Amino acid sequence: MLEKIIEEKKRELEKLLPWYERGEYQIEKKDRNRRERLNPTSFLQHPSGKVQVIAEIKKASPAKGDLNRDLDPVKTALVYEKNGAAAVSVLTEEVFFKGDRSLIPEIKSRISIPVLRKDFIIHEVQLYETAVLGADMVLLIGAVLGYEKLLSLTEKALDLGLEPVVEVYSREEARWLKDLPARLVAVNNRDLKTFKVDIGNSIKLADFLPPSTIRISASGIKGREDVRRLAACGYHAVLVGERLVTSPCPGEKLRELLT
Ligand SMILES: O=C(O)c1ccccc1NCC(=O)[C@H](O)[C@H](O)COP(=O)(O)O
Repeated sequence: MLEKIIEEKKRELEKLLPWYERGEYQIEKKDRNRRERLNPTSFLQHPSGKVQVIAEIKKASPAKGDLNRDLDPVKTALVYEKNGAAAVSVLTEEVFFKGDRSLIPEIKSRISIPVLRKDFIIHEVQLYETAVLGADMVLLIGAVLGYEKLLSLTEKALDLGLEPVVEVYSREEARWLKDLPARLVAVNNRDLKTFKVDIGNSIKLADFLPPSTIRISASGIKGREDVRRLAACGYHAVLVGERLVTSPCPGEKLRELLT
């Protein structure tokens, strides 16, 4: 499945590359400075040590299909902000997740907490696009990119004023982190080959993450007990999609995760 997603991304890139080659993008100096304004140490590290929630806008997933057909992304982002989310993650991949890149500027203009662009980034043109769309952070997936590409895209994201969130799944990928200039690290609990989800992965990898990084545990977080276990291993934040978008009351679910 991951191969299919990447194939689709490559097709999309063909449409984006001419724009890039013609240099038809403008990233203002003020936008390049957005990373300084973001300051992840304050937005993801609660003074009391409380685990923060990055709440995701996720209409569908490749494994489960539609999660919430009626999801109103802007309204949901506002509910997330009102109920204490530290940031909003927006899936922009169209074919498998029913996302949309235009959601980034729409949501960004309505909330004041940071926005993460979640997609399958494989080329720097997508980073230019992410900066132009106005996202604060961008996901870079170790299992998709491999070390060299991950390093070059991490550096490029920083250069464009985007805060890279580097996702690792295995111990080998976690070892790469000591040589990467990333401040935010997400350990994925979902095996992208089998889609099996186990928060034990974050617990297993906790000792292999550089102490200076801000730790996010992503995928499969169901409730308060999961958050408690992750907090005990030094995680600063959790990234939650499905449990929020399928809840009849996402605001209440979010508050439960934060208690
Ligand atoms: O969600 C999936 O099924 C998925 C499949 C293949 C690649 C990525 C996938 N998810 C992307 C994500 O980053 C998750 O949406 C995110 O970690 C939240 O996970 P969850 O709380 O389990 O919805």
